[in-house]
Amino acid sequence: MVEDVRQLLRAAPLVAPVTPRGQPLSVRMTSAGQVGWVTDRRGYRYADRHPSGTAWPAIPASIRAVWDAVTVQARAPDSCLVNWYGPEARMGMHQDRDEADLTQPVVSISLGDDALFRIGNTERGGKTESLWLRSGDVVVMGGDARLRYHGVDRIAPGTSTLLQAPGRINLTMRVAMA
Ligand SMILES: O=C(O)CCC(=O)C(=O)O
Ligand SMILES: [Fe+2]
Repeated sequence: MVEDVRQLLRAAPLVAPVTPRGQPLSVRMTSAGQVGWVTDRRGYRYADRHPSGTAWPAIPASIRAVWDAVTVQARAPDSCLVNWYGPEARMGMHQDRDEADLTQPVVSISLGDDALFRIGNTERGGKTESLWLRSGDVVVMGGDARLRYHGVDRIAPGTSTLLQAPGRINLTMRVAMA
């Protein structure tokens, strides 16, 4: 799988995203699939092209196989977000709710350094639980858990030797389009 991610990154290099107000995010992102998640001055959206103008690469079979293994009667994922977290990166609490069909699950795969993942409920600001996601861990947010708030508080650099540099890659498959 790591070799497939490397190849994906050559076809669709990581981009440093900014919020619509121009604030830089600490993760870097790219995607595979029919559509990719883009965040820039024009907003947050699924786009059918990488910011460079090329089509997104296909979702590698090794990644898609994880979706098939952990979902039941789901549609095919049409998007795989690749988030790269350097040692200082984090992701604030949010819901994944920009997809057209919220009955479809979200499946994410952690690679590289451990991440302190936090998950709450479907309302912002409620009670949360924290757990360390380790390389190879798979999170499924489906059914009642599909809209739970979640985020990444921190990375523990040097906890994995899978990747060539300190940091973490998270692959998130979704059904984005109707
Ligand atoms: O990195 C993670 O484990 C979570 C990523 C995430 O929540 C997202 O990209 O929407
Ligand atoms: Fe998310």
